[in-house]
Amino acid sequence: MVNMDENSCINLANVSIGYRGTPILEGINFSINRGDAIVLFGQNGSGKTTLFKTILRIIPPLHGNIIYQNNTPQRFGYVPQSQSLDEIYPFTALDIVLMGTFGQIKPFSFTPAKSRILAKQCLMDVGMLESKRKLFSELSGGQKQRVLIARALATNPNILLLDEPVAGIDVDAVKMIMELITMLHEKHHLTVMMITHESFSIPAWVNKKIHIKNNAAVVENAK
Ligand SMILES: Nc1ncnc2c1ncn2[C@@H]1O[C@H](COP(=O)(O)OP(=O)(O)OP(=O)(O)O)[C@@H](O)[C@H]1O
Repeated sequence: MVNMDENSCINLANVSIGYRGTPILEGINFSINRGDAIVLFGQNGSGKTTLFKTILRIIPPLHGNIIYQNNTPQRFGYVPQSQSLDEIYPFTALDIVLMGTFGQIKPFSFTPAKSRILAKQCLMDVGMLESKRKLFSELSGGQKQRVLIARALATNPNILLLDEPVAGIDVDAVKMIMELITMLHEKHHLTVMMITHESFSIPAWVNKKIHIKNNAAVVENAK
């Protein structure tokens, strides 16, 4: 049974996840509470992204319940793995961040000026405003991550899910991205859940660690 206190946002109770009826992880039980900072560990292919997609309601759970508390409606910001973005299209950094505003625009309508203002504000928040006209494909790994974080911020989230935000980038860029996530968690009060393989870069403010092994998710309270 999961703990459902007044700070709970999302509760997973005996959840199985996977594709086309075949489970990848089973018996998942944990809560995401308001203000949590959660890190998710696990080997390649163990099901971390699948768990994110299930929490984001992109795919349904195969079994069990995910309860989304209504007291604070969840607005998700999702930062996918940067290589998951197709780079054959000539999108600029600003174009990418504007995608984050599309949920607030009616289909087939022009991008309103306020969306452009919001997108530029989000680029400024991540220190990338000066690069707004640069092609996404020509940015460094760390810059791409910052643009993808800006896109997630443009959805006005209260929960940020980041899929390997520091994978494949140099040490200085890792430090910068972690400082940015720290700022979003501590100053902007975003609940944060992130996947990482880099245990050395885990910030001190993380309060929950979830280890995925042997087709199960084991929760460790870090504080
Ligand atoms: N759309 C899909 N349909 C069927 N199987 C999938 C699909 N997406 C992923 N899988 C499979 O589900 C398993 C878990 O994949 P997932 O991407 O969740 O792992 P991961 O832990 O995030 O891996 P990585 O660390 O490499 O990103 C893998 O065996 C993968 O091949």
